[in-house]
Amino acid sequence: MEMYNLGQDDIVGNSAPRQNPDPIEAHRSDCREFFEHAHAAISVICANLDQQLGLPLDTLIRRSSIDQPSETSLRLLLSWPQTGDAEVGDNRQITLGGHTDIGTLTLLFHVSGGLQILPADKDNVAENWRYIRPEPGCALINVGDTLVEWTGGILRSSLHRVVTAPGEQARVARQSLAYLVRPRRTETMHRIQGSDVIPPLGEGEEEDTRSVSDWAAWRARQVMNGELKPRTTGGRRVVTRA
Ligand SMILES: O=C(O)CCC(=O)C(=O)O
Ligand SMILES: [Fe+2]
Repeated sequence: MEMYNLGQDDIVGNSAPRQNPDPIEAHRSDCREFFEHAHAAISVICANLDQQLGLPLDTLIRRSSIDQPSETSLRLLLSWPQTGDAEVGDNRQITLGGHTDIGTLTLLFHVSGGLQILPADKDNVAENWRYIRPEPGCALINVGDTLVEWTGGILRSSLHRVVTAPGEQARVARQSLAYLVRPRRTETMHRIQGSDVIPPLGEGEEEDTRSVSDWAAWRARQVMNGELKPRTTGGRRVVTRA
C-alpha cells in the first residue's frame, strides 16, 4: 500500500504552501476545487446531523470550517495487484489494517472493491468481515471517533479495512481517495451541549478537555503502541426527530 496525504490548509491557503510532488503541484487549482466540493458535501451531511441531533443549524460545520486551520486532508491510496492465488479467501492480503477514522467524517471515493467493515456486533474473525461494494456515482461516508466522542456515543464509527478485492479485481491496482475531515485546531473534545438528544455526562464520566489535536495524537500513539485495539465505538439508540 502506498499513500500520500494532501493537506487542506496547504491547498486552500490556511498555511504556507508545501512543495508536493509534481503531479499535484501541476493541478493545484483542481485540488482546491476538489476540497471546496468535498467540503460542500460535508456541509449538507452536517446540517442533517445537526437536525437529527437537535442542535442549532451549523453547529457541526462551524467546527470544521474550510477556512480555519485543521488537520483535514485528502489521502490518495494505492494498493498494488495481488500476485498468487487471491481467489482463496485466506490468501487475501490486508493492505490497510482494521481501524476507525479519527476525525469527524470521511468521504471515501472508491471504484474497485476491497473495502470491508466488521459489523458492530461481530467478533473480529475473517468470516465476519463484509465487503462494501462501490456504488457508481456515490461516495461512502464514514463517521469518525471525534463525532462519537462529541455526541456521547450516539453516532458510531465503524471498524474498516482494505483487503485484496474479490475475483478478477484482485489483479488490478486499486486506487481510492479519502477526504478525512478533522475539526479546526481550536476545538476541544468536550461533549456537545445544548441538545436534548445527546446525553449529558453520566456518573463516573469525565469531560475530556483536551484539544482535538492532542487527543488525536494521543489516540494514534495508543494504537501504534498496541495499548488500544481499534474497534467499532458508539451507536447508542436514541429517539430522533422525524
Ligand atoms: O481506501 C479505502 O477504501 C479506505 C481508506 C481508509 O479507510 C482511510 O484512508 O482511512
Ligand atoms: Fe479509514
